[in-house]
Amino acid sequence: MFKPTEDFAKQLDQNDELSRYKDEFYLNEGQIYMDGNSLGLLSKRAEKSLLDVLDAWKIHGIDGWTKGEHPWFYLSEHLGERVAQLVGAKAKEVVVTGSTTTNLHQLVSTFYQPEGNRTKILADELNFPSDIYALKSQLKLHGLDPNEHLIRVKSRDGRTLNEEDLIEAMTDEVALVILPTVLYRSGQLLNIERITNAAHERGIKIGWDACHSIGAIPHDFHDLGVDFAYWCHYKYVNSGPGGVAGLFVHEKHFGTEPGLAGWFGSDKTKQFDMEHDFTPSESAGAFQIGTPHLLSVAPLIGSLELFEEAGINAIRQKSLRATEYLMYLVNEFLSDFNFTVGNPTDDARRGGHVCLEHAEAASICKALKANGVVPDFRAPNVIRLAPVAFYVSYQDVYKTVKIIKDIMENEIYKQYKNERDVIA
Ligand SMILES: Cc1ncc(COP(=O)(O)O)c(C=O)c1O
Ligand SMILES: Nc1c(O)cccc1C(=O)C[C@H](N)C(=O)O
Repeated sequence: MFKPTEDFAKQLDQNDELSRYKDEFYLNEGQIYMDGNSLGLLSKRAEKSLLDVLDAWKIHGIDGWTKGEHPWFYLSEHLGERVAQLVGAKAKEVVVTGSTTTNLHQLVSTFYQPEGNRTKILADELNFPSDIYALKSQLKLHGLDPNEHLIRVKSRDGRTLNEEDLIEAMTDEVALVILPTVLYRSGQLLNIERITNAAHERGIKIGWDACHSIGAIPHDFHDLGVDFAYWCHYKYVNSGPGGVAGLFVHEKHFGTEPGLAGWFGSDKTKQFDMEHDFTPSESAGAFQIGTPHLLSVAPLIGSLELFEEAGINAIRQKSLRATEYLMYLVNEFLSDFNFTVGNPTDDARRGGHVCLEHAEAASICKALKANGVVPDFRAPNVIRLAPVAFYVSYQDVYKTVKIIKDIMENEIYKQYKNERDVIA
């Protein structure tokens, strides 16, 4: 169904309804940006909303909390209502707050309630390190030894998780399951419905790290009865470096007292009564802690417009097609060069990026950057390539694979050390 020609790539672009969004983003002339799974690009709308919030500060000073186009006092909740559409939640189940890791701390502080034999937290050995650090420290705060109480389900192939293994590990000693929706290295998308149901059938609460799926893949957290979820907005949602994160708490848990209380979790009508008895909001808003980082929230106001216009389902369809096309071209052009596609190839199990494995991955990534393509490297052998629906065209995908071919054929990668730089 695909053809290995640049003309065919052009044809795909002509038929791509989302191609018009590329102009909305700041891209360096001649550069192909395949790293939106780590840090999404700045859009003109996000830039405008950031400048609007700065203006509100300039014009209103303290009154910016309640005046202006986006009164700051309500902004985290208002944006939560908008983000809710990306994760399949009710308006009050989402709030924009914190960072991925601090939200995980908040949610585990709240929903991890070891009792009797049920003291263990179930995670996996492939999750992002920050989540594991957070879980270990939460166990320690409960006086429990992480070596005993944190179960990290092993991967059979070093890339992916087997759902049977995850379910089998859900014993009656497990109090809480924490898993990523999409694995950050291999891009495997877990079966959220199956795993959530399995946890609930065994009386276990479950929380999902949606960093690598939000903005790329639609979710239905409310209907699936997911207990909680948390994510960042700086990857596929393009809210900027350090952009404020988000969390989902199912309405069935409204009224549960936050493990880490702070005054921005108050019922908004009570917050400025300044009482020492905390009255938490009857919404996900209860899980906020302190004053929102407004300038790091602001880009999200504009960025979300693009998702509202394009629709998350259309974004997922394009992303699936672009990753499929990328895998097709890898097969067509790179079969002589010892690459392995490390992500699941099935549409239902594939996230937003392609995971190309190669023994020389770090040097290939450096050569790619020097030749106009921004990938990212994850040790020891992964090149991640994310053809983000909004700003990567099919021609970009085609050119990327041709550039890799050139790097391999002419051994350009040998000019670079096969070790990571500071970040990738
Ligand atoms: C899956 C996952 N969880 C957690 C984090 C850490 O997030 P933060 O630094 O925003 O707390 C990241 C990325 O940095 C991630 O990819
Ligand atoms: N959060 C990051 C940062 O502060 C600096 C550099 C990269 C990141 C990332 O998000 C990395 C990303 N979570 C990953 O999947 O590798």
